[in-house]
Amino acid sequence: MSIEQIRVSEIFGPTIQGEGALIGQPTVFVRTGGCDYRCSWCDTLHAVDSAHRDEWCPMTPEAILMQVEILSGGNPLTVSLSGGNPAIQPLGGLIELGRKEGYRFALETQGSLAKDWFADLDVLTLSPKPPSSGMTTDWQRLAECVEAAGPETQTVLKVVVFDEADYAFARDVSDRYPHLSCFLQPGNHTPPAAADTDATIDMAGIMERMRWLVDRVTSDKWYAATVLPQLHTMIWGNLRGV
Ligand SMILES: C[S@@+](CC[C@H](N)C(=O)[O-])C[C@H]1O[C@@H](n2cnc3c(N)ncnc32)[C@H](O)[C@@H]1O
Ligand SMILES: Nc1nc2[nH]cc(C(=O)O)c2c(=O)[nH]1
Ligand code: SF4
Ligand SMILES: [Mg+2]
Repeated sequence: MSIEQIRVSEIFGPTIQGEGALIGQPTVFVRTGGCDYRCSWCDTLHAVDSAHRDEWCPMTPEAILMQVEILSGGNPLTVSLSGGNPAIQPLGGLIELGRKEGYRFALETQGSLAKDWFADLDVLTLSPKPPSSGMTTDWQRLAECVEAAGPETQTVLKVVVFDEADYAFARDVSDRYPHLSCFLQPGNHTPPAAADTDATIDMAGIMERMRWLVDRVTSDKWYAATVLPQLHTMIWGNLRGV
């Protein structure tokens, strides 16, 4: 694989961004393959589990942009870069190329790896992982991500919350970065297995967690927080590629 090739798990859309700062906005997803984390409840294992690496295609920025242009009918929109951890991939060239054509770029990462090209993004969503994930946040690395994005990129925090310990973690992250908007999303305790493209989801259970989370935030008077569901799961459940 040449240095400029990007490992792609899937490209799909247009759909709506289902999470966080751009919720509801039309977008095309470019999902890269490979992740340095193994969250216990990851909902995107087909882009994480190396058993699926044969399904990940090395693509040039030009080939990816061509696919995005076909899907969007040549009308520029926001491209959402996700994964896996997209920060592992050399995405700077794709962002530069796409921006010349009028596309905007948003990226979701856990904040374990900073890249210079974060400064060329329109939106950087940092989603450090709470205790329930089984992962440990390297605060220095997270700080490097915020630093790399700089003042031109809109950087936001998004924390998945399953329980009280996760909620305390979210408050800690937000306290460290009071100038960044903080989005809280209830965890999906029924994520699909890597090979499953449309697994059953316990939406009633997730909504119960969502009600608890709203209660938790309001009883704490944490009025700077924004609580949002994963909108795409409310519409399509665990269906892949939407
Ligand atoms: C699949 S990850 C990919 C990007 C990157 N690796 C990250 O974790 O930010 C995209 C978003 O989905 C969230 N997510 C993953 N599994 C989830 C689950 N079971 N319930 C709720 N959110 C989940 C992650 O926390 C992250 O905010
Ligand atoms: N519609 C939609 N919104 C999303 N927001 C974050 C997603 C992700 O898997 O990274 C995602 C996704 O897979 N689909
Ligand atoms: S960091 Fe993101 S993609 Fe990687 S395992 Fe965790 S939720 Fe999944
Ligand atoms: Mg997802």
